[in-house]
Amino acid sequence: MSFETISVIGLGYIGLPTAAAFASRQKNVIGVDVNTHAVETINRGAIHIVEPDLDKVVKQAVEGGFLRAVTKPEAADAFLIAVPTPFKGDHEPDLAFVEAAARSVAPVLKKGDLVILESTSPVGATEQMAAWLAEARPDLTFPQQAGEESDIDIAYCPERVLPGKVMIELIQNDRVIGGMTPKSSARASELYKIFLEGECVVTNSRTAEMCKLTENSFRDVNIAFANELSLICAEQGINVWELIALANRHPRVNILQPGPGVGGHCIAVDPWFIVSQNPQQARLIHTARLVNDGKPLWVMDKVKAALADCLAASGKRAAEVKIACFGLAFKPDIDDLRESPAMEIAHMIAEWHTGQTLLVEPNIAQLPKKLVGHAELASTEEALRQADVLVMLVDHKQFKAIAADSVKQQFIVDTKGVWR
Ligand SMILES: NC(=O)c1ccc[n+]([C@@H]2O[C@H](COP(=O)([O-])OP(=O)(O)OC[C@H]3O[C@@H](n4cnc5c(N)ncnc54)[C@H](O)[C@@H]3O)[C@@H](O)[C@H]2O)c1
Ligand SMILES: CC(=O)N[C@@H]1[C@@H](OP(=O)(O)OP(=O)(O)OC[C@H]2O[C@@H](n3ccc(=O)[nH]c3=O)[C@H](O)[C@@H]2O)O[C@H](CO)[C@@H](O)[C@@H]1O
Repeated sequence: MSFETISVIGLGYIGLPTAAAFASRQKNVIGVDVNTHAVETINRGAIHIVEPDLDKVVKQAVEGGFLRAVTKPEAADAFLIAVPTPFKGDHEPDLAFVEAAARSVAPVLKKGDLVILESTSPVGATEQMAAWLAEARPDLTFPQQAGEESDIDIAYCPERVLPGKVMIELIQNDRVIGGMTPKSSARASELYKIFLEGECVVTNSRTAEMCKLTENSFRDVNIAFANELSLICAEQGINVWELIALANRHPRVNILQPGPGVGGHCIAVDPWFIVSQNPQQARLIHTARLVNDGKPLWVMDKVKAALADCLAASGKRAAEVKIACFGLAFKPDIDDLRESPAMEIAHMIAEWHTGQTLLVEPNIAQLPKKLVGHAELASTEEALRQADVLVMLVDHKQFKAIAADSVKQQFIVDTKGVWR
């Protein structure tokens, strides 16, 4: 059966680009989100999130009549669920949004529909989603009971786009297709081929779930290795940036870069899903999480030590000393401050320091609410002119372009090796 109408549930960083990609291929797309602000914004042809080039595609899709947003699911031939999957309690996966989305779709399902879970999920979540759907629709059959013959096909197809490059990677990346049955995989592949230039690689739903978690855990473990090296090098008086550049000259060594910690919405979250389900086995993955999550406090200790050195050398009181933080975003050259270790460190400094804290973030125009009253935004030039202690937190291109001779300060904590 072909896909005349496609519905995407959850119109955030993943769902909206996906909906827009189908609409750009002239498919009739119904986007569903419980957030009325998102729905109204999209229906005006605008976007409520920041992602390069997404605005143009959404505008064209809405103006062309191919994309409309609603707050409650309507009938469609395929449903893609891209709602949040945060953790709760002691880092356990929280499937409440997936359950709510599945239960909201259940009443409009009809024989022949395809349901795809895209949200990053623990192993078994797709089978759980099928069970919720089956419970809500006893009049239909689902893969778990009916296998290939089921009325509804179900697959897990994770998303692996890089924030900042979503509109390119969404189309070009290979896609893992984890059908609950071979027929589900075949239909999901047919659906993505509407816009996908990459390959559809077929497996089962549990392997596809684990594949997504594996990709982000691999990166987390590798960043933890670099962060651990930075701690060791600080003890040994070795420049970690030089060390990594030298070690990477080996043909089979490729160490990532240390930093202030790991941020964003995926790498600091997804490995916990593996740890939570396999606490006995996932020792390395667990330790990597702890190493990366511990980095902001380690940086804070370095800032305290730099301030102490500055006070000793200058004879000033702490209240007379200005500390400047360079960067707040969770990674370079973006404006996303959510789950950012740089924000966490800037906040700790601003709350603890009795003198002025200056924040330089070229990608934002307003001080984040959390920091109002504790710190102030400054330009790179102002910060370099006024501050006594410099803390480099994000290697934005503007900071990498600062001329070495314009940095006169002696007291520097450089978490990104910009001023190595
Ligand atoms: N952002 C990324 O870079 C990225 C990359 C790969 C995978 N993922 C995964 O994709 C999933 C979605 O992430 P995101 O970044 O798009 O999240 P997001 O918060 O940007 O968007 C999720 C949207 O879902 C909506 N929503 C919540 N419950 C709903 C419901 N019951 N019905 C309809 N809409 C509902 C929210 O209002 C929100 O607009 C997560 O599992 C995430 O881990 C994210
Ligand atoms: C496996 C992978 O690549 N997954 C990507 C990742 O996207 P992301 O934007 O979250 O990933 P990163 O760019 O790695 O940043 C994460 C944090 O790590 C810090 N970092 C990075 C490199 C380094 O050498 N040293 C560091 O310290 C950086 O500053 C930032 O805080 O997850 C998405 C959602 O699942 C995926 O879709 C997307 O493919």
